Amino acid sequence: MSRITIDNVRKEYDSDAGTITAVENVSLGIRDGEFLTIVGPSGSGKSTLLRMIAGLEDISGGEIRIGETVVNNIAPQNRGVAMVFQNYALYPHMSVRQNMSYGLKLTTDLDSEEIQRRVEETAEMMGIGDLLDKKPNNLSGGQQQRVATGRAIVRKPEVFLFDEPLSNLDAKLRLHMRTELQRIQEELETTSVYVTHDQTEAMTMSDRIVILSDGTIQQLGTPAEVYAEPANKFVADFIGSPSMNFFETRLENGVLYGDEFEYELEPQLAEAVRSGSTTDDLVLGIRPEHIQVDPASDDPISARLDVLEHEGSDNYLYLSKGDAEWTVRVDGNTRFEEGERIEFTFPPEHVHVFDGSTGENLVVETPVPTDSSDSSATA
Ligand SMILES: Nc1ncnc2c1ncn2[C@@H]1O[C@H](COP(=O)(O)OP(=O)(O)OP(=O)(O)O)[C@@H](O)[C@H]1O
Repeated sequence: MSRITIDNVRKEYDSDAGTITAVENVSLGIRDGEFLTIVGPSGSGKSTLLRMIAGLEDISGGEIRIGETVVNNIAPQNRGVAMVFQNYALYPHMSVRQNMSYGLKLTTDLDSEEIQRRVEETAEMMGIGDLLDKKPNNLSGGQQQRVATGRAIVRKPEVFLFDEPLSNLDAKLRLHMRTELQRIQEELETTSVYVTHDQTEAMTMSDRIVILSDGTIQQLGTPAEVYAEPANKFVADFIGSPSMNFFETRLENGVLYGDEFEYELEPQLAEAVRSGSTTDDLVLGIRPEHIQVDPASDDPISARLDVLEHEGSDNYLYLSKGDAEWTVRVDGNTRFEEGERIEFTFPPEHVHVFDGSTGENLVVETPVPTDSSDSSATA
């Protein structure tokens, strides 16, 4: 069942440069208890979408429902949601205890004893029990983050909304807090919508991911789905690090011709590509970890190893042949010398072929959601 239904929702802002459409007819069903991440580059409309769910932005068109209730005109504090902001938005003149209890005093009729009990219980859960009488200015970034999350949890909302909550923390703390937030989500099973521009965060924390670009949904799926079956070149490029390798190609008699290489497609892949609108303007895509370095293969591509990087247990090979360049990730135990020639192939199960003009992935069948009913939007 959908906890949140976003039905054909649009947001326009008026600016000096005219009207900006920040979110364009987005439809999406967010399931009860799931951790859904909205990811996309800067300006793609992530925060705007989240803020419309929170009630912090008016909706220009469409409908948002939380449970059965249309919330378009319901004030933020009456929506059953709690939001954690990037800058934490703690009240500086209040202690941690007061910050955490303020919302409860305002929106519930709990007596002060019950409020204190809940604040202390949540503070224990967040590991900030000994900070309750401190002011936010006297806390580290990580501690402030915990207070901000604790303040959201203590209200026992139906929905948590997170707007880049970890982006002000250093890398190590960010990693730690990721695990913490996941633990809390699993414990509380509260529906969570999480905005980030960090695809690693999205891939590691989420049940499902929505990828936004220019205010429209590019794909909705599990982390495994968007990684293995990107609906289009934008998603393929955005998800995965380092990025997928892309080459302009054309298809002739089942062979993809690039500027510096040829690649024979498996018959069923060639068939799928032929059923698209073009065979001339194609882009072959292959992830760095899927390129197979294999001098023994029948018909390898051969390129020069320009740069070799060791990173932890991986080696990154930067190869070139004429204008074509490949990034390859292989096991760190493999031995190579810069300047040597490397022979490699593309395993057919990992090859993607995109329409050069629309970007559509011609070799996977991943439906982009078009409406908000649970069956199609959450396929
Ligand atoms: N209050 C506003 N007035 C006018 N335009 C706005 C306003 N807020 C956002 N926009 C515009 O709407 C678009 C989407 O912005 P939004 O902040 O939702 O993107 P985002 O994906 O969250 O970006 P970021 O990752 O940089 O926060 C952008 O073009 C932005 O400039």
